[in-house]
Amino acid sequence: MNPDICRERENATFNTETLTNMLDGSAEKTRRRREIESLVINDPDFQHDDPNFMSRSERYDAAVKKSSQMIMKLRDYGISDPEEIYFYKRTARRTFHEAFGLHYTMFLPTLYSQCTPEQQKKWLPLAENFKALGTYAQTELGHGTHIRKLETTATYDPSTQEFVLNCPTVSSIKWWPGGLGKTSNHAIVLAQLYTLGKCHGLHAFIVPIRCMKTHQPLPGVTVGDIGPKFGFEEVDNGYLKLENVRIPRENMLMKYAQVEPDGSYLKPPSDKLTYGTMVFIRAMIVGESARALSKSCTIAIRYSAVRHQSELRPGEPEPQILDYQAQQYKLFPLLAAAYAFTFVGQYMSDTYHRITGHINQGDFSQLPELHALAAGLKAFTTWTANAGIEVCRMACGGHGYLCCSGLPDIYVTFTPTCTYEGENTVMMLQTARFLVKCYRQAREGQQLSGTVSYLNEQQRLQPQPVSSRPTVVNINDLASLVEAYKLRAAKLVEVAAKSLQGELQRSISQEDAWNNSSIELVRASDAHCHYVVVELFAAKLSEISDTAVHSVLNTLALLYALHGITLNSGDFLQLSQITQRIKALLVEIRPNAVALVDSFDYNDEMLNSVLGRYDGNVYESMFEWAKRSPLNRTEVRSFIIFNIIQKK
Ligand SMILES: CCCCC/C=C/C(=O)SCCNC(=O)CCNC(=O)[C@H](O)C(C)(C)COP(=O)(O)OP(=O)(O)OC[C@H]1O[C@@H](n2cnc3c(N)ncnc32)[C@H](O)[C@@H]1OP(=O)(O)O
Ligand SMILES: Cc1cc2nc3c(=O)[nH]c(=O)nc-3n(C[C@H](O)[C@H](O)[C@H](O)COP(=O)(O)OP(=O)(O)OC[C@H]3O[C@@H](n4cnc5c(N)ncnc54)[C@H](O)[C@@H]3O)c2cc1C
Repeated sequence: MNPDICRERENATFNTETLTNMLDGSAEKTRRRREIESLVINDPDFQHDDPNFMSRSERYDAAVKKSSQMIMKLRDYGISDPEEIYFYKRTARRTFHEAFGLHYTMFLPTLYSQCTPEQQKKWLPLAENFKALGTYAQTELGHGTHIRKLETTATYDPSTQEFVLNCPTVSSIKWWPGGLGKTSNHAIVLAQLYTLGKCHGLHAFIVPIRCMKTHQPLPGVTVGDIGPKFGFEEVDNGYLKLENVRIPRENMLMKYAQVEPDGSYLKPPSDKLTYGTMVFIRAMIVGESARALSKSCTIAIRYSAVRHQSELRPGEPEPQILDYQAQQYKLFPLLAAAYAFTFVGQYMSDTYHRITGHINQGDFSQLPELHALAAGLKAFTTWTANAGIEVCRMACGGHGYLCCSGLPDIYVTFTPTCTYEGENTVMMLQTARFLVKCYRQAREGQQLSGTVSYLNEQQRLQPQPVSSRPTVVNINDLASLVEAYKLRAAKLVEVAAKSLQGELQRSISQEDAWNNSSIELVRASDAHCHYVVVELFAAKLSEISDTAVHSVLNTLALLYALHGITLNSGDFLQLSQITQRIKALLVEIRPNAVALVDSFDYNDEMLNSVLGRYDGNVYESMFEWAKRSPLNRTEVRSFIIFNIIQKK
């Protein structure tokens, strides 16, 4: 064990196990999670070659093998609780992506949420037993965001009681779905529904695309892999062209909207229910932001504790790079954000399940807030985590650029979360749409509840606009900082609403007014989400009874809130003491930095980083890893070089 990292752990002011238990939910939950992780880590079937030294095809084959083994073993162990399955699978995956990822994350959830009971009876046994392997095919070459313009059609033929599916143009070819290229034999296809000559908009259909016996593409189906990407090498994101593919009427997902045998159409209670799977994944991505950032911080902070470089004072030994204030300023606000997003991820998951419970009972009243919250927090947390991972990589200097640091893989895997499941700017604009609506309702005297209840205050404080209210912040008091964030959000929502109003008064159209105000609208959403994150971090503190853990998390929460103010200082009244206070917080966090990342409890197998190893023995492992590079298998690799040298 590296002596520097041992000393860091001895000097921590709190018990890492207590904090880990809190993050897991309880000591028993930590025990069980670790037990499940060790099932994978000690299983010889899950020891594999380093994917960095494999070709794309080898990686795909290995991912398929791994996914199939996971299915068998989960059955053998009798693990059926969704949270426990998630622990098992994320440990087994490590640096591999799951070949059947979309089957679990989108195909099955869509069947659970959008099938009628009869449809569930037919499809769930097939899907849960992996006879029907599925994906979610929505995006087309021509459209990802503006799904109302998707061109794939499903036309009902009453004479045979079938839908006929077609991708009539090049731009309508389905493009991107994970697992579509080679793995899936079914796809949930989002298509424009036509019946009795009328288009009823987008609906979801279960489309068999490959033979369940031979795995050959079915007649009318052209399907394949879209080629190498920035990351996700082992995933076969695919294309799909459908030409007169016929499916039975019962293959339309009919929990909400229905087509009768004679072709008559029954409307759903809300036309946004077809988009339910996207809301679910957006809500879950918030927790993934926390995981990607906490992993990156674990690597960068552990490595910064064992890396020595430069001189602080002439003649003295080189310090740990974690002692440089600049290094702390890069990493500790990200560490604070990783904790904040962990709590926000838990909240988002709970909120999703609570509100969908109401939706299942026929109460759709909270759907707009759920959509706005999931869209905004997905965008806010992924943007921060995405930028943060890259900061962590650069904070490791040259070694951060090596694949064995683990950071390049975390980055390329995480960065598409800013794009998929709703491009981030577009998602922020969706949240803004909700906020402006709420602002107008509050001005009309309606009482708002939930995360937007702060907009009620503008009514109470009329005629003084929120923008002219002074911001007096006690920088040592989290409650006061929450108020400052609340006021900033209220102010920026007001600015956006007034910009829209101003544009409309110039008598341009609603749509142009919206486009001309989109900078203000995105800023309003960003401020709203930032407020929600600070508020939830503060709320979490009130649940913590252990004083040492409370104290260290309070320091992180203050740093998160104050650092956010310095990044957006124009929106807050300038407070000259904030930078000084931030510097003091960095000093306070410094003795606990390693213990705080230890509390995330990533074991070495899952972290898969030579720089972030628990024992801190980074240089020995880097050398061992380099020796395994395929280029090192022979002493002379290229005979071209050999010939050049010989000629000399
Ligand atoms: C590990 C996981 C791997 C994941 C792999 C990736 C998978 C994928 O990427 S799957 C494809 C994901 N695609 C998207 O996310 C597409 C993004 N686009 C959209 O979601 C929508 O088209 C839109 C939200 C950008 C706009 O929809 P549109 O129909 O044009 O709606 P309007 O802007 O006119 O709004 C109408 C109305 O509906 C509300 N609304 C929109 N979406 C939802 C929703 N999901 N749930 C509930 N409500 C929604 C919107 O707020 C408007 O409300 P009102 O203001 O009351 O009219
Ligand atoms: C790794 C990966 C996996 C994926 N997996 C799947 C999958 O399994 N299934 C599936 O169906 N799809 C999948 N997708 C597709 C993904 O959902 C889309 O790429 C995503 O929704 C964005 O759409 P787009 O590519 O059309 O971007 P575009 O909408 O073309 O975005 C391009 C730019 O235009 C801007 N823009 C667009 N509209 C507006 C607007 N209204 N206002 C302001 N700015 C705007 C955006 O902000 C962005 O800057 C995947 C994508 C990736 C990268």
